[in-house]
Amino acid sequence: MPSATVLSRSVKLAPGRPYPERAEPTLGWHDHVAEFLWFNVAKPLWRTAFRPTRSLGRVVVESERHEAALQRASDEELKAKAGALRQGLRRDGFELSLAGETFALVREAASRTLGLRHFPTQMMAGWAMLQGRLVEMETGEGKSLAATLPACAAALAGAPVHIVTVNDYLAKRDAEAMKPLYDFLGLSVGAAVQGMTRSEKRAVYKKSVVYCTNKELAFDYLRDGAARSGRRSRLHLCLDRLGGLASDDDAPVLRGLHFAIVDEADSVFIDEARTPLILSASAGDAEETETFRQALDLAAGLEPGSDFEIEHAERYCLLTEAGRDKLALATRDFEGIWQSEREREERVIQALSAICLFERDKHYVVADGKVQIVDENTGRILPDRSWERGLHQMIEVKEDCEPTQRRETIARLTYQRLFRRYLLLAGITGTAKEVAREIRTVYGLDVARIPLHRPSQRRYTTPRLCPTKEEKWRIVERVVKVARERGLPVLIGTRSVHASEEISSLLRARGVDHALLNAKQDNAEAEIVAAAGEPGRVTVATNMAGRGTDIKLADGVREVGGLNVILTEYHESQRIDRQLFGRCARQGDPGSCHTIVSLEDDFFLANSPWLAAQAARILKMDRRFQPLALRILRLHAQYVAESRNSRQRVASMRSDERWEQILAFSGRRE
Ligand SMILES: Nc1ncnc2c1ncn2[C@@H]1O[C@H](COP(=O)(O)OP(=O)(O)OP(=O)(O)O)[C@@H](O)[C@H]1O
Repeated sequence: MPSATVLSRSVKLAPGRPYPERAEPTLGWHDHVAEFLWFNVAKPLWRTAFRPTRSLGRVVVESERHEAALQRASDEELKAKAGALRQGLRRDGFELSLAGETFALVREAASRTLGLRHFPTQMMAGWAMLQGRLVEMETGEGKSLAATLPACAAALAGAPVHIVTVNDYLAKRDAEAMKPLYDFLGLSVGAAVQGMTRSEKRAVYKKSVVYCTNKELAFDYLRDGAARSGRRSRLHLCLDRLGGLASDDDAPVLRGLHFAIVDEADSVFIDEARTPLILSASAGDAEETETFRQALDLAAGLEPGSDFEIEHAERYCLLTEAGRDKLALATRDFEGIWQSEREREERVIQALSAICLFERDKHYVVADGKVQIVDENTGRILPDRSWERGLHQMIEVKEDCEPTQRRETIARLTYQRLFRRYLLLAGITGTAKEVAREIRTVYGLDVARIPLHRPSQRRYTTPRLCPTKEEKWRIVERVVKVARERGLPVLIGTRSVHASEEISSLLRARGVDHALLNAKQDNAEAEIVAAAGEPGRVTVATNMAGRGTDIKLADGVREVGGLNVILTEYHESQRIDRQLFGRCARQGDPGSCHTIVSLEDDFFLANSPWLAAQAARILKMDRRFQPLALRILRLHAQYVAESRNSRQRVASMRSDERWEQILAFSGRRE
């Protein structure tokens, strides 16, 4: 339980509650009016009058007052100081002078244990997070280290801290890397990752600071909710908390939702927010599997255009009148669901989607006889995730895999609703400006932009738009060749497993030695990333080498120009493109970014087919229009994709609310 004073500065605590979390805000029209006034009137005025960056700098001034004394102190004296600060923080909360002193202590401890001294910019970021804000800090400026400042301050104050990141690799990496610092300050740290049992998880969540992924955290919270619905009494929960029922598998694993620091916050708050998290139980049977097979056969007999239409961007298929008649005729002698018009059409539409909209090595991979979904934003496999309402089983049957049982929803939750329940919420990312407004509206977080620690030396070459994919890969090869001749490492970013394999086989055919990192081969991730900064090294990767990946430059590489990053296809949002470029030119190092895309890229074809066709005509006439055509095409396609994603987020949240009403009605909530 955190000290009430600490968190109550910004949030309402319900003292004595065994599983603290915030009641959900319900937004009314007056909130939207306030929102509008804040963004359009108050915030610009406030920015001009008070220069917020300067006010964040006050914590640096505060901490510098303690610097010299702390540097002279022995390790024992510093540990004793941590003990004294615990008392102060519990009593007075995160007050500027106390926070300054705590940050100075953490900085000194980090420099002794990790050999890293927090930069002033990292202190400013830490202070903003402690005030419950979303920090925008350029890629490579050291967000992992910056997050230790608010984490240590809150943990010293007695609040359990969750540092949330986007994948298990980052959670484990950061927990291990920062462990010496937390140990020094008398704080415990752990990583809650996939594959742990509930009792292992419970042991980890007892630590002062826990690194975890958003997905693990959300499912742990959902399971806690399902377990809590059976044991709602306060006495039960108090016993759980005291460890009385700790061996019971139903006892909650979390200690409540106190303070979360969400790393790569735009990815978690925005990109991941489209997909609700669903806790489910088996529901299908063998007979049902047979209907999937029949549906695929029936779908294969339908003609695109005349019998059905495909909407690639919105990802749905629609039967035409002719298609519906054809289907009714074909299933005349069938039994069971085939006699119901609604069920028959629903099943065949699903089969059409499985055939036409979901591609192997793009949307999913088949490994160990299983269909595994690939996250388009991170390039990683999403283990344990499945598509809803039998679509997953349909794809399994299409791929000749043993179909898993269809599952039925027991509880569901969106990230929007999970994170709004934290008593104190903060975030950090390199790319927030595009989504600042939505994050403010949904999560109530203001964005604080932190200046660069050192001036950037990132160089952008003129983007290239090629008429065909073939030409695109030819140019990519040429850029790789030139970079290798100069002894520069190259990172080639692709959007799908399939594309990464395409360029990899081309490079192999030309005898270019390279490493390949994608969802199919993620075992060697750490080694591939560790070697990616060596002279002349070529790494082909999906977005797995995007967010969070820290490529360290080998000796001598900095002097010749740093890492070269090649973007070979635009992503649905500019933020993800920026994240890829953020792998080079970190911490003031040099580095170059190349954009080489083609009019045949799936991204343009799905989101802006008409404009792509016009651009192709114009380029045939005059190649000088290339930069303008590319700019318009990119803006339009990303706008279309972002608008669609935004609609999906709203729909997901609405249906989450509807679900909660249904579950609440039947006595079950997450
Ligand atoms: N205060 C510091 N002094 C020296 N090196 C630092 C400091 N802070 C961070 N670094 C180094 O900077 C590099 C980048 O750090 P990190 O990966 O945390 O950046 P990031 O901002 O999270 O990047 P991304 O946005 O790509 O996730 C790491 O190699 C880290 O060790």
